[in-house]
Amino acid sequence: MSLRPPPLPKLQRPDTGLSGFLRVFRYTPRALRLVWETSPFLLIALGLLTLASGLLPAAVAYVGARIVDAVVAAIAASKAAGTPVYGEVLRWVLIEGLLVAITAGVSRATSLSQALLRIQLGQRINVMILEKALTLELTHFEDSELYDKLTRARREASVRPLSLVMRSATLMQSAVALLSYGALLTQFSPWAVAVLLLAGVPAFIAEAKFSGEAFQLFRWRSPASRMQMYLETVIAREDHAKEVQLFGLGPMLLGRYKGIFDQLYGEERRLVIRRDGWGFGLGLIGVLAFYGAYAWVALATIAGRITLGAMTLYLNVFRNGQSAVTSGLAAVSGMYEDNLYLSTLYEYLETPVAPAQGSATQGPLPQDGVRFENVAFVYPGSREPALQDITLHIRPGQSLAIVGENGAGKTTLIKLLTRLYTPTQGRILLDGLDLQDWDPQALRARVGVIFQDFARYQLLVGENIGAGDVRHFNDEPRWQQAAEMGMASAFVKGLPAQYRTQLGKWFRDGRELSGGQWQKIALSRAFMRSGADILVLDEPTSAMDAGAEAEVFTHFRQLMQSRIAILISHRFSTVRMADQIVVIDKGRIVERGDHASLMRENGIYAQLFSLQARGYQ
Ligand SMILES: Nc1ncnc2c1ncn2[C@@H]1O[C@H](COP(=O)(O)OP(=O)(O)OP(=O)(O)O)[C@@H](O)[C@H]1O
Repeated sequence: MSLRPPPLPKLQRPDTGLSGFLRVFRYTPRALRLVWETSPFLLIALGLLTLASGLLPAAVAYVGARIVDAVVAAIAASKAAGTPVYGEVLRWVLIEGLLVAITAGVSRATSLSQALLRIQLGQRINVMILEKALTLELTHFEDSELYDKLTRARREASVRPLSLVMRSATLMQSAVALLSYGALLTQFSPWAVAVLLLAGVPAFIAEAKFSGEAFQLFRWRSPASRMQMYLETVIAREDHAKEVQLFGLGPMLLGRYKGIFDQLYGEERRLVIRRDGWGFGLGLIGVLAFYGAYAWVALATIAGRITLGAMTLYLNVFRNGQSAVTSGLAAVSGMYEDNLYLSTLYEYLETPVAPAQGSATQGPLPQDGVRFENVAFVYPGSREPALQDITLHIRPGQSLAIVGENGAGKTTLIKLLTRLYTPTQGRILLDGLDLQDWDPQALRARVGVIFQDFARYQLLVGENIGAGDVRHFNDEPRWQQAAEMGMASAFVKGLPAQYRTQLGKWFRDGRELSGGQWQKIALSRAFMRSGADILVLDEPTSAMDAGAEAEVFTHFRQLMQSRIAILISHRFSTVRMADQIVVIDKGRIVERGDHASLMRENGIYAQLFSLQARGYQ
């Protein structure tokens, strides 16, 4: 038994050139627009607060210097007067106290606005991601790359626009602070300003480089992380718990989960060590610059070029200026990182979807029914056709049964008829009009379908039935009618809250149904489409007992008088009732006719029928 997950592909190193670096910033305007559209008020408030928090520290430093100078002057004045003279000291202390209180208020207001914006923006981006998911086709959902994008976007990208705004704000704040510090420091020496700015650059370059690598790592590990998420689901969710326990799969699955971690950890560790190692080394340049400036300012004070107050001011300004440079440059490299992650969101949101579909709500030959003309279909990524040379005609009032081995192509045929996929060759017509030209809504209203892997929604019983026709999702009388036809009403009446009983175990008081009961719910769901004139049932009764099945088909036949009924079944007792039966083998129709003619033909159908009939004797 292998606990090791399959090996991962090699990690690609990112392109670290300047043009690559700058190109990454292309998402910034879009993200800022998104934030603006989410809440202009909060964004403006953040802008103003940022400006204020950029200016306040320099003001505090300036007032601090005035206090020192005022104290020195007051000491001299007191000595001369022989009595304490306080001069302007207390006034400056009061002003500094006020400024510090305002700084605290501004910082609170900033984090408050950020928190509110983060909540609103998170919701907005999640809705955008889900809205896009609603426009995707079935093929997209079967594409693992799309899943990767979707997972990455949901995991990371939803917090990035706000982070981008916050970092832009930090950048702005640092720039304003630097300007004000710079203005103060040039009075000492413009060279000091140059030292201040240059000392932060090496650390910045390293940080940007490592952000790129971290993103590449995130992308690279995303299929493996998705597998980990999947394993978490399998190990810790009720629908898998039964098999996981009985087959003793737990340790194997957990082993795999750990194995993936081991594979990922090596690369993560390498990056973190390099990132922090370089960060420390290059950070030392900043320390060196500060103490160089310290010595310089101290010597200038001793030489009497500047006052003691000015010395504290310049040292303060230099120290704060350094942290402004560091945080400004960190904001730029953070913005770079945010943009990288945003690329996953926009890549996902820009997934191309099929161009606008048809708009017809009626066909030219209303009594023509359904026609398949030379239809072939190959699943994306597959080489073998799942269906080929399919030619069929079903008129209103007729029933068609499709039989064939597992994997023969029966369900695929239904997926094409319901336009979940488009034929790779040939065409399908309804009322004489190609399905592609039909308005998707009008087409869906015409077809009621229930697949063998129907969804089991953890919603109310009635809603599970109502899902069959969203216009009547909450319509209890319609649920009841549909449940009568789908044979569900008898057992639903026995449930604690009848149609309002919660199904599934994820929610309070949720009830679980048996396989056959679920199938009755699904069947009722198909009967919700009372306006549909094509009803397709893909193995609808496989889990039902024989009595229920016979009754379902009596209902079905009564209902179908002038409609088209298409049925996939492995039970020949049901199949034999159909007007037309087609046998599909390896994607092709190999026999067709009614029960009697197919029996006379003595081919596959006759053999399978006799085999099953013998089983019942
Ligand atoms: N989404 C898919 N992507 C790729 N191949 C698929 C997909 N669904 C089905 N196939 C392949 O297409 C072929 C036909 O599958 P289909 O589901 O139509 O068979 P079926 O006749 O309905 O089988 P069963 O009786 O087991 O339900 C199979 O070989 C299957 O592996």
